[in-house]
Amino acid sequence: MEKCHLESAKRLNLDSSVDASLNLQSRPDVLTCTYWKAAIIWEGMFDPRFYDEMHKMKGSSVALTVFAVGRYLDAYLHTFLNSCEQHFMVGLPVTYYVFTDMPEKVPNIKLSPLRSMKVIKVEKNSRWQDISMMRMKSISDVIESDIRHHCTHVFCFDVDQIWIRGSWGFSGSAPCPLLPPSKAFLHYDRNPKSKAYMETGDFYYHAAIFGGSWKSVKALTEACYQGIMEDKQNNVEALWHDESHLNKYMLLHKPSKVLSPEYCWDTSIGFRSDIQVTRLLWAPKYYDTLRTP
Ligand SMILES: CC(=O)N[C@H]1[C@@H](OP(=O)(O)OP(=O)(O)OC[C@H]2O[C@@H](n3ccc(=O)[nH]c3=O)[C@H](O)[C@@H]2O)O[C@H](CO)[C@H](O)[C@@H]1O
Ligand SMILES: [Mn+2]
Repeated sequence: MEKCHLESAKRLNLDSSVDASLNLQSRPDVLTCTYWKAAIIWEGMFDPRFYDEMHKMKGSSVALTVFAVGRYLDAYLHTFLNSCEQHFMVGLPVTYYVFTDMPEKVPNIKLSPLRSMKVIKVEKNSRWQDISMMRMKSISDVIESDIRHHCTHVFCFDVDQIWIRGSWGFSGSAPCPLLPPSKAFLHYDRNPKSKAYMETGDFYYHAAIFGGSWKSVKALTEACYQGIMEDKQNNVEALWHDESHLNKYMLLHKPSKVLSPEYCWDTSIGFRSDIQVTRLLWAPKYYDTLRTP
């Protein structure tokens, strides 16, 4: 297995001084840094209290974006938001940006102090692929019009997920999707006509969770949206839609931190000895009933 060869976290490309407290040697069973010296975050490597303290001191505030369009609202939103209240950046200021075509149906959740919600109406595209892809445009727009004036960080989530265990004390400018099993390389877009085309990559990143400073997320979402629109003009669609474009972006702009599969796990995968805790789980998928217009 490939190993992190840095002797200490001080050798990482630090985007936040608190990352120097990461223990890269605490998990000899997994890869804890990338070749471009970004940390890969696993249970046992960090003390979340350091991160929370640092962010409180710096006055960090977080925007969380989630889309619940059409049948996804009833199926997932309530459970997702409740799990965020219990586990996501607890004790820090968080503003939920809920994008939906049915604002009146957004559940009334009792939020902890320092936390609030903004509901933003979006059109329901008829194809689920467009609902998923156009998130990039909506996120980029709301960062420009709102988030950048109020929040230091943005994290973007699929709604069909459930937080099980607390956050990682998020990091500075870290678009930080997921470190996947290596066979996921097979998912890269292989159509040379698509802007998302990739021959090879570092990891396969899931698009169900990514985030970082508002500037880094703005750059990412804008670039992905441009790629998606160019593809549309050329009558092509990337294999995994926005996720394929995100993977291309990450190949060209290396993230400063990568999350391990603890942050995007599906219990049906079964036991894996390197997954000591699961933090964010996939909710059951009901594609047949939920994606029909
Ligand atoms: C875990 C993971 O890697 N997720 C990615 C993956 O699949 P998924 O198969 O998990 O996609 P999905 O069905 O969850 O759709 C992505 C998200 O778009 C929203 N949505 C979608 C359809 C709809 O009718 N209403 C609605 O609100 C909702 O927030 C949903 O979670 O591939 C998608 C594109 O192919 C996206 O890149 C997802 O981020
Ligand atoms: Mn999903």
